[in-house]
Amino acid sequence: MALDGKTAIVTGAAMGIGKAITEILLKNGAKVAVLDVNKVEGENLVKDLNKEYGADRALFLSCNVESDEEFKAAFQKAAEAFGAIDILCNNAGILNEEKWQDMISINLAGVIRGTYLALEHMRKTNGGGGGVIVNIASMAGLGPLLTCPVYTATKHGVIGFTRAVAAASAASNYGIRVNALCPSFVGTELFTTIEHKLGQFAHLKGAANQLVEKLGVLNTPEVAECILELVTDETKNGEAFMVRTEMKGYVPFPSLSSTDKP
Ligand SMILES: NC(=O)C1=CN([C@@H]2O[C@H](COP(=O)(O)OP(=O)(O)OC[C@H]3O[C@@H](n4cnc5c(N)ncnc54)[C@H](O)[C@@H]3O)[C@@H](O)[C@H]2O)C=CC1
Ligand SMILES: CC/C=C\C[C@H](O)/C=C/C=C\C=C\C=C\C(=O)[C@@H](O)C/C=C\CCC(=O)O
Repeated sequence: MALDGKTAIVTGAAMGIGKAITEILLKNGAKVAVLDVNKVEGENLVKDLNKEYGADRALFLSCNVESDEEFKAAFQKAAEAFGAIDILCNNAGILNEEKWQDMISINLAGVIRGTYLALEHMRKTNGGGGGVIVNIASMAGLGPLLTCPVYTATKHGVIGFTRAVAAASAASNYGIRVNALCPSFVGTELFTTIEHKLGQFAHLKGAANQLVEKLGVLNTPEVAECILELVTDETKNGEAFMVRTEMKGYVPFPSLSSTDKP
C-alpha cells in the first residue's frame, strides 16, 4: 500500500510513539488527523508539522478515546476534511496500575471503540474504500510484566481482539486489515514516569528494572518504522509484530484449528 494521498487517524498522537507515527506517515505522503486529549501539545505539534510538511497535511482534533461521542465526531471531522479515512492507528494508552479501571477504559475499550468506528467508515461493504488498522499493544501483551498486571491484561486483550477482528473482517470481505504492534520498552513519558504509577506490586520494581537492563530501551522512530511495515505490507492481517532493541519479527501463535492433532 503506497501512502501518497492516503489519509490516517492516529490516537494519542500529541507526543511519544503517536507523534513519531504521525511524522513517518506524513513523511511518506499521507495526511494525518492527530487525536489527543492534550490540546496544547496537539495544537502546537500540528502547527509545526504543517510548517514542515505543507499546509493542511495535519489536523488536530481534541478527542478522548474513552468517549463514544468525541471519537465519533473526530472520525466525522477527519473524513470531511480529508475526503475518506484509509488508516487508523489506535495508539492512545496509559500505564497507571493505581487507576486500573482507567487503563481498561483507554487501553482496551478505546482500541475496540476506534476499530469499530473505522470498520463503519472504511469497510467496502458499507461504501468505504477499505484500509488498514494498527493497534499498539506491547510486549506485555505477549507475556507478563509483574509490576503491571492490569496493563498486561489490557495489552493481551488488544492482541486477542486484533486477531479475532482481523479474521472476521477478512471473512466479511471488508477489505480492512488489522494488525498489532508489540514494542518492548520505549523512551517516552509513559516509560520515564512509571515509578510513580505502580500499584500494589511496586515492591517488585527491581525485577522490572532487570528486564529493562536486559531488553534495552527503543526510541520512537524505531517503533514508527515498524508501523510503516504493518501499514504498507498488504499480505499481513491478524499479525502481532514484536520489536525489541536487538530483534524484531512476527510472533508465532499456536494453531487451535479443529483439523490439527493435539
Ligand atoms: N513507552 C513504552 O515503553 C511503550 C508504550 N506502548 C504503548 O504505546 C502507546 C503510546 O505510549 P507512549 O507514547 O509511550 O505514551 P505517552 O504517555 O508518551 O503518550 C501517550 C499519548 O496519549 C495521549 N492520551 C492518553 N490518554 C488518552 C485518551 N484517553 N484519549 C486520547 N489520548 C490520550 C496522551 O495525551 C499522550 O499524548 C500506548 O498504548 C502504550 O501502552 C507499548 C509498548 C512500550
Ligand atoms: C515498566 C513498564 C513500561 C512500559 C510498558 C511497555 O508496554 C513495555 C513493556 C515491555 C516489556 C514487556 C515485557 C514482557 C515480559 C515477558 O513477556 C516475560 O514473561 C518474559 C520476559 C523476558 C523475555 C526476554 C527474553 O529472555 O528473551
